[in-house]
Amino acid sequence: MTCPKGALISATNNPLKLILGSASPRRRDLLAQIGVHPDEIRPADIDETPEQGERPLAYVQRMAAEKARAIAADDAALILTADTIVACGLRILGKPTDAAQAADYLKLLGGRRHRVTTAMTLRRGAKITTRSVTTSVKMKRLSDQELSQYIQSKEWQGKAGGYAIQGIASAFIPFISGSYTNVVGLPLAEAATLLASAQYPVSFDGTCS
Ligand SMILES: Cc1cn([C@H]2C[C@H](O)[C@@H](COP(=O)(O)OP(=O)(O)OP(=O)(O)O)O2)c(=O)[nH]c1=O
Repeated sequence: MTCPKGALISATNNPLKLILGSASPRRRDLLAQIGVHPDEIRPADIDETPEQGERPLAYVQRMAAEKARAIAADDAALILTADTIVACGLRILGKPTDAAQAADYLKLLGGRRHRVTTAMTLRRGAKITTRSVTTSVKMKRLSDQELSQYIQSKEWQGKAGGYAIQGIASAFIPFISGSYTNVVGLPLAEAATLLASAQYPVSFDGTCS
């Protein structure tokens, strides 16, 4: 890893094994930002279809917990999983399946506020803890040209709600209230607290792993 000057860091001496149950490079990079380097990356493959009438918060918490349960590991290991959704009223906007759906999502989100919720689950054996964080985000209404250019950029692919705040879409977002890292896929302050509660403290001792 690169060790930023004056950095904080390292949980690598921790005797507990940490498995990140996620295929998201953003989650791995966010954890690295606070010096947490999972021993293994083991993505979970689950059915992400919402249940009939399922509310956004219930859905995202269920997803994070199901991902954690789907990963086989012995009781000595900690498993961290997460799920991020965009919610507009009671509508759940997950990862768009194609460009047309991404465009529909962006038209819906433009000119109003929506919520981005990430649920994180930490599992050790049968013990499961799930925490969720919500950020309020305002997106401006996109012109036809902005919309078509954004769709062409393909940055919407694999992103809940069809946009990535950490990329071009930052030009469309004049306001957020709450955690920024939560929108990108993992709320770091709460992730550090959750890990510490499971005896996996993120230590800020100036060493660099
Ligand atoms: C809203 C938003 C979401 N996202 C991403 C975070 C998540 O990776 C993704 C939502 O999909 P998720 O299903 O939460 O995660 P994933 O499929 O990428 O990875 P895994 O299930 O294996 O953990 O959207 C951004 O990167 N930026 C944003 O601004």
